[in-house]
Amino acid sequence: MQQDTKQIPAIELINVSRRFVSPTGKSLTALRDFNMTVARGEFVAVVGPTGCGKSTTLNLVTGLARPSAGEVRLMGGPITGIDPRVGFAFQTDALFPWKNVIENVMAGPLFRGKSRAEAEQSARDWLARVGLSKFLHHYPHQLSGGMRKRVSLAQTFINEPEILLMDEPFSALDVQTRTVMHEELLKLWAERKASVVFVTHDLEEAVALADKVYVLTAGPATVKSVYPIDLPRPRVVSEIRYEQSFIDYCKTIWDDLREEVETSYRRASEAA
Ligand SMILES: Nc1ncnc2c1ncn2[C@@H]1O[C@H](COP(=O)(O)OP(=O)(O)OP(=O)(O)O)[C@@H](O)[C@H]1O
Repeated sequence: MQQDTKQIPAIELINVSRRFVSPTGKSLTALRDFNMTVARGEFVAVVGPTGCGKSTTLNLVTGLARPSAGEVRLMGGPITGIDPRVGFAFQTDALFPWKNVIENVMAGPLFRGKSRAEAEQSARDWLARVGLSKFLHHYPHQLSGGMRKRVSLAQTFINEPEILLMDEPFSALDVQTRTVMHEELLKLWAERKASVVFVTHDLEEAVALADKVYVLTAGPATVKSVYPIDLPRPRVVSEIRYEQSFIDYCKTIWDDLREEVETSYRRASEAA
């Protein structure tokens, strides 16, 4: 019997290990026996001590890196290279400094073969959704950090990714702007329902945004615990943090994460 395609997970990492060889020939295991399943439309956040292997996990899903052992599957199939169904958002945005806002957002659809008129219309729509209709002809250096992030989100979402990989996308922003961006992201995600993997150092950010929080061990990273976050949606990020259930989730997960953070610090100080 054929499986309903909606039941097939968007992302699966099955017993994945990833080893690196340093220039001196020393082997380093970044991920070990790593298992993660992200359902269609699910928002997963990944937290763990610094340097444990969070970005390495995302790199495996991008297809830029291959597992040393185990298997990574996208929509039920193997990864064969950069996949057009996958979108990215990283800490540093990828805006072209010589293009204005609308040209930056049009670049993706044009690259994918859309006509100029179609790309421009779609870019206008997406920039309206992120509140930048009045800034179409500004250049990146003329925008605030938050506005650049909004352009970045429009640039990512215009390609209608089915899978969205985000590596600390808002960590460089001030606290207020971050909260606004959290709201923007959840709004866009609710409309498109992409499957998201969101890597962050900020546990509160993880709990506020995600359906599930994965806690990783101090390197080599493996999954220590998975916490389903049963907070109702739509979530108002600026208010949710005052709710008792939110505080309880943060406290429980932090108790778990803290052990790994302490292990990581201890190892770093022993190595120093
Ligand atoms: N290309 C590479 N070659 C060698 N070692 C690497 C490479 N990429 C990552 N590593 C090592 O793998 C480990 C995990 O790195 P990774 O960047 O995935 O951690 P992270 O959890 O994302 O870190 P951070 O929290 O600081 O962002 C680190 O020890 C890092 O030095």
